[in-house]
Amino acid sequence: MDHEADVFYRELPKVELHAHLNGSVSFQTIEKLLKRKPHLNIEHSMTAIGKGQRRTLDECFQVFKVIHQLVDTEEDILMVAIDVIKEFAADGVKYLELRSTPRAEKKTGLTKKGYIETVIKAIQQCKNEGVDIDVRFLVAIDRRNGTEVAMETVELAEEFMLSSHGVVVGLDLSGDPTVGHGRDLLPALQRAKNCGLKLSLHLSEVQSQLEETDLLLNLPPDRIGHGTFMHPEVGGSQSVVDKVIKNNIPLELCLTSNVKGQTVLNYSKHHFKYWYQLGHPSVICTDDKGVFCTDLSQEYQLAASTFGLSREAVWTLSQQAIDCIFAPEAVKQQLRQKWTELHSQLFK
Ligand SMILES: CC(C)=CCNc1ncnc2c1ncn2[C@@H]1O[C@H](COP(=O)(O)O)[C@@H](O)[C@H]1O
Ligand SMILES: [Zn+2]
Repeated sequence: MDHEADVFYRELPKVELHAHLNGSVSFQTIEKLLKRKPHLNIEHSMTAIGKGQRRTLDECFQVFKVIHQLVDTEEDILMVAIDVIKEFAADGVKYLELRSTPRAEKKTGLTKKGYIETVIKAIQQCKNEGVDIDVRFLVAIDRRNGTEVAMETVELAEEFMLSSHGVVVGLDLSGDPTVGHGRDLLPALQRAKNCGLKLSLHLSEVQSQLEETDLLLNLPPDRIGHGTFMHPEVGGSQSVVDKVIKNNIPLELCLTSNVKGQTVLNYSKHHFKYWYQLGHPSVICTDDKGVFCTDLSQEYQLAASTFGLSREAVWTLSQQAIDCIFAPEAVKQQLRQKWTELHSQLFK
């Protein structure tokens, strides 16, 4: 990790809503994977972007290809998911929505169904061990794979939503934003929404996607990932902003990811400022804590130091994230209770 966050931020109870499983794999877990697969000749520098380093978006997506080579069996997925969940818990995350793209690997016999089952198994195992975190799963569509795979993924997600006792709560649309067009995925997303899956869509992560964003906002999605280029100051439009506000669609904002991926010039230029000033629901998230060498405490601390947020304001920010989770109202109530209990400990 680049830094360690101050105690206040680590002890602050937090909600993480935007975390890609294979982007969240820590240095320690990568070490274990490298030992399992020495023949791949992968070096650690190929799986993470350190302090002060920046990469083009394209280079960042190459990193995921390397990690996918390292994580290609059910055994790997189980270990990775358990490690990631425990790391979030150790960082003070009390509620986590993990997202991941089900992958089949001919070489190892991994199937998409087996992939999802294994993530659910990891979540269950952590729960049985009493790890202090509530974890849910969003099945991800990689936009690169087109219409048919998207539909197939929705069908799988639907099946697991019905059989996983509330673990699978929604669907994510992600992948290289410069590849493919949302219009081809609209029928799959519409179907997901109709069957009760919650939708979190990466929108306007890069410039010039206003048409796609405008189209997909009509669904409307339940949350937006990044939304970096939606507002007029950065080439977006007021009508898109108005749609987001009118539908009260929360934003998942990932500061370090955007700076290291170079879609945002520096921390102080991050669109957190725009949306936070509007009072629009904005949730601080990590995106890929392993790849970007960060954690959620650090992201909260960065937001606070960059935008001058008081501790009370940081508290409110983390508390308001509860309103944006995909789990049912009863879970929100439990979390609000937990936050109330922890407030006096943190502000003594
Ligand atoms: C390149 C960059 C700045 C990354 C951050 N922004 C991202 N934008 C879109 N999709 C993403 C991003 N980070 C991770 N993903 C998705 O998450 C996958 C890795 O996690 P998983 O295999 O689904 O478990 C990637 O292959 C990609 O499909
Ligand atoms: Zn993302």
